[in-house]
Amino acid sequence: MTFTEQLRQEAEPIFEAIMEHPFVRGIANGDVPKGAVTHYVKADFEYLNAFMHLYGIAVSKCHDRDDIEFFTQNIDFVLNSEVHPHHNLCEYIGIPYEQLQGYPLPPNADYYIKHMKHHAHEGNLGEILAALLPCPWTYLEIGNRLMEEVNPDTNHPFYTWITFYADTSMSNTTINLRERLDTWAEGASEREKEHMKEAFIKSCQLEWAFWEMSYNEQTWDLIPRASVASS
Ligand SMILES: Cc1ncc(CO)c(N)n1
Repeated sequence: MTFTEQLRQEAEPIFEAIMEHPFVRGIANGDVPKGAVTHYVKADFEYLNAFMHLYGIAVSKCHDRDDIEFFTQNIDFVLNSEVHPHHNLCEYIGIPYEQLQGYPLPPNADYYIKHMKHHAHEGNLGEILAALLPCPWTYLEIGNRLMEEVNPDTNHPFYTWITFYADTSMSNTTINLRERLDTWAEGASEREKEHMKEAFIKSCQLEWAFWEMSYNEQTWDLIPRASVASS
């Protein structure tokens, strides 16, 4: 079994929880509360900005041009292609994309970004790859699963979203990241592999937490009002 196959096996319960999450179920059924979708787009716009920064940090740690090319192409993909699923969600809620940009990251998204930044700054290229991989991988699997389950036609409100993530460009990104991580793992120490595994598993959990954050419209008012009042 390759290193990334092992990671995927360990993360199986998290991947299943993501597939069962009410937000993802709502995408399948074509019915997600509009407040949740609005919250998601606001957070995901900033999340993807930060994700491009992370690819940039990865570039700064590359030794050869093939790696540099890979990461810069990924930046281009996020910048110019990954706006399509966001536009799909904006149409669904009836709010222009521009109005959903520039908001601060809610707690779980902030946590996720800071987690990846930690591995990007403190770790080597392998650790960055491990922290970044769940982003395309979980979405690819959601896309593929929803294609199988609902096989949407163009009338489905989330047709563009589902087909975008089930597409070959998403699987190419995932396969490419996996190959790089597997190659890195072949030369890595046990300790290094532990760090990579931790980075990967936490990112998977934070993917789930991102859906949850969106669905519950999580804000920075973390302390319940009752506790503030009684203290
Ligand atoms: C939080 C999150 N994870 C993964 C993706 C897929 O790129 C995304 N757009 N947002």
